Amino acid sequence: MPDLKTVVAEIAAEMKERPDRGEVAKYIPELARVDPNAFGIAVIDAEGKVFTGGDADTPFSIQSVSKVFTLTLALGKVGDRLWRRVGKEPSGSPFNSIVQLEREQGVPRNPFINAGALAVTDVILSGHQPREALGEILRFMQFLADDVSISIDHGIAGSEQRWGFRNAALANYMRSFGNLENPVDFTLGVYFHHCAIAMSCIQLATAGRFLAHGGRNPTTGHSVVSLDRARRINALMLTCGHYDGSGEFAYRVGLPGKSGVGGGILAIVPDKASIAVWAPGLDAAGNSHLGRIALEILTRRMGWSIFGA
Ligand SMILES: NC(=O)CC[C@H](N)C(=O)O
Repeated sequence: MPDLKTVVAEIAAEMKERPDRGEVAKYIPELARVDPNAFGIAVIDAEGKVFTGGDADTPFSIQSVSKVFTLTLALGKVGDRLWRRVGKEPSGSPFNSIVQLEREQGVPRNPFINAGALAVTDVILSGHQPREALGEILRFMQFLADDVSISIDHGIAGSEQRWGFRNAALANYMRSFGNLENPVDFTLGVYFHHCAIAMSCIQLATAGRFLAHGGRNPTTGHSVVSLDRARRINALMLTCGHYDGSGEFAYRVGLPGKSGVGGGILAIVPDKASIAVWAPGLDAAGNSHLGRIALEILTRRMGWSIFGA
């Protein structure tokens, strides 16, 4: 078995040097200012040992990676009733696409495309004030990462709020079908702010550990969800976590993973490890270009693909 510490260090060195860095997201002006040369990786094994490389300690905007955690919270609130509001199928469309919503009566294909995540956020909001719902999401992240210093980057949230015309269109369209229950501005506000949570690779990999270990953080002993639920969230990450790049990610990496336009990816190796990578440049589907390549190298060298070593 190759030495994980060496593999992680080699990947970080290799990724720092590569010229092909992808394109940083431009549609959120604040995100366009992030340095494309950044690269971070954190891997936490079953015993809780942390292996890091590059900028593993630098907070970045987790964006859509937050949707894994809002999904977890919403399932905790309403259980399987959530699936009346959102589907479980890959969309085959970009993350911010609107077309399927008309054909499918305002029910988004899955909880990870923007429309689906808006429905999930609306479930968490359920009649509360946006501030309370957001506080609940942030405290959940702090609890999972065991770090109360995690916060929201209000510059990014504000930038998205000012430029979030697509998301506003999606939310209003769903509201017209009755699949948003709260005032559209409330749901959008909470959504933009949870996407703007800033975390480092170390914090994100820590927060994901319950998904690698049957719903429970093996170090703290805290149970977050049941084994069944952890398995199902992983299944959704595998099939839908990279939008219309999900097939490619499964083909190349072979792990449940969730990407964000901030360049982060959370990937889960069942029973073995929780991994976070961060490289701000994106590919055409809006997923981290070097993040995916780093995970591909890591899983190949460690024999970690869920489809066989
Ligand atoms: N893919 C993403 O990370 C998208 C999240 C971003 N906040 C948006 O709504 O556009």
